[in-house]
Amino acid sequence: MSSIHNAEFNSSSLHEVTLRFRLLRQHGFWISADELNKFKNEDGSFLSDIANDPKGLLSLYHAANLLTHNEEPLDEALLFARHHLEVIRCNLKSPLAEQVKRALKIPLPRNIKREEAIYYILEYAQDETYNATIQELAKLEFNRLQRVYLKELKAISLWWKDLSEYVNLGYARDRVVECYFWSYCCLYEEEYARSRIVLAKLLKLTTLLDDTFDEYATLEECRVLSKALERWDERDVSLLPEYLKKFFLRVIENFRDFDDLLEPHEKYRSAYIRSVYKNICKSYLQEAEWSHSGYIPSFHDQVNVSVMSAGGQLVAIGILFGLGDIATNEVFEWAIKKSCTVTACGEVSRFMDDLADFKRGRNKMDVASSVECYMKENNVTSEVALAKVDSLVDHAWKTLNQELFERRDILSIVNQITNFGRSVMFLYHDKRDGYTNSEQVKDALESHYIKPVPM
Ligand SMILES: CC(C)=CCC/C(C)=C/COP(=O)(O)OP(=O)(O)O
Repeated sequence: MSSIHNAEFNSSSLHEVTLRFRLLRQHGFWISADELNKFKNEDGSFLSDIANDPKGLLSLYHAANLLTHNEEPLDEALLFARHHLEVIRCNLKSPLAEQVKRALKIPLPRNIKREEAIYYILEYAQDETYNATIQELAKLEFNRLQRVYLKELKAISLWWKDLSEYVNLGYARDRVVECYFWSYCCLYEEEYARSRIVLAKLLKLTTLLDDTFDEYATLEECRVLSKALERWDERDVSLLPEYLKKFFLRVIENFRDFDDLLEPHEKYRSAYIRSVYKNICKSYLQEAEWSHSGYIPSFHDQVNVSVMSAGGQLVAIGILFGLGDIATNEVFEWAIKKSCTVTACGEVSRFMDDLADFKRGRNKMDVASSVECYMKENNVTSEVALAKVDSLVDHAWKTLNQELFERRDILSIVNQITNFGRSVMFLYHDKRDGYTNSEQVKDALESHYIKPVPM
C-alpha cells in the first residue's frame, strides 16, 4: 500500500489526487483520507482557492462519496464540495456544468454505469486526454449492445405476454420492461445474459406476489398462498382460491425452467432461488398481518421485516444464480445469510422506496412505512422522520463502500449486488417511484435501448 501512496499521490492537482483516491477505493484498495491533507489548512479546513477549481471540486465530491463509517474528514469534504458545487454550478461551461448537475442529482459512485456512459461518451471529446479511437470503440460497443438488449427484451416480452394472459391477475402492475431494466442495471455486460434474464423474470414474478399481497388478497388468502409456496408442492393448488391457482402453478413451472438453465454442477443453486422467493413471501405476509390488523410496529421491527421485503437478498441470489464458477457455494451462503452488502442494499431499497411512498401515498393494504413508524415512535414531524430515513440511506452507502475492502476477493460480485442499490437510486431519486410510475423512466429506457449514441 505504501508504494501506491508514494507513487500516486505526489501530484499537487486536486483532480489527480482525488481521481486516484476514488479509483483505488473503488477497486478495493484502502486509501486514507489523510491523502487530502495537503489541500487543507492547519485547522483542517480546505484551502480557499479550491473553491475556484470546479474540476477538482467535482472529483473531490466523487471521491468523498466513497467514505466509510467514522470518516469525519470525508463527511466534511463531501459537505464542502457539495456546497461549493452548488454555488458555482450556474457559472460553469459545458460539459462540466452537465457533469456537476448529474453528480448533484445522484453522486457518480452511487449511479448506474451505463447511465453515465450515455453522456460521458460524447463529453469525452472535450477531455484533455481525448483519443478518437477510444471514443469510436465506446460508441460502437454501446450501440452494438443495444441490439443485444432488444433481442432479450423481445424474448422476455413474449414470456410475459404468455404468462400474464394465462395467470390473468388484473390488479398486477404490467412492468416487464422495467424489470428487465432493473436487472440490466445490475449486470449489463453481454456475458451475463443468463443472470440478467433470470433476475428480470424473478423480479416480475415477485411483483405479481407483491401486488397480490398489497392490492387484492384477503389476509386468509395471503396466509394460504404463503403456506403453499413454503411447501412448494403442486398438489397444494387445490387449497388456493380460484384466481391464484394458475399463478401458483406458473411460479413453480418457471422455477423449474430456471433449474433447466443450470449445468449439472450448479444444480444446488435452485434451492437458493426458491428460498429467497419463499423468504420474500414470508416478509410480505408479516407486513400483511400488521396492516390488516391496523397495527403499527416499532421502527426496529418494521425495518427488520421491510428491509427483507425490499429485495436485497432476492436480487443478490438472482444475480448469483446465472453467474459462472466465480459464484461458489460459499458465495451463495454469504449472500443468503444477511451479509453486510446484501443487507445494506436492502436498506437502500427500502428507505428510498419509503421516502418516495411517503410523498405518493401508500397502496391500500401497504404496511405503515419506516417513515410513519419513526414518526409515531418518536412523536416527531414528517420532516424529522424523512430526514432520519434519508440519513439511513447514507449510512447504508457507507457500509457498501466498506464492503469493497472487506470482500475484495469477490469484488466483481460485490459490485454487481451493489448495482442493485445504484439502480434503486436511479429509479427512486427525488422521492419519485420510477418503477411503479414508469412514465418517469420512459426517456431513460429509450436512451438505453433504442436511441443509438450518434457516431
Ligand atoms: C426489488 C424487488 C423486490 C422488486 C420486485 C418488484 C417490487 C415488489 C417493487 C417494489 O414495489 P413496491 O414499492 O410496491 O414495494 P413494497 O410493497 O415492498 O413497498
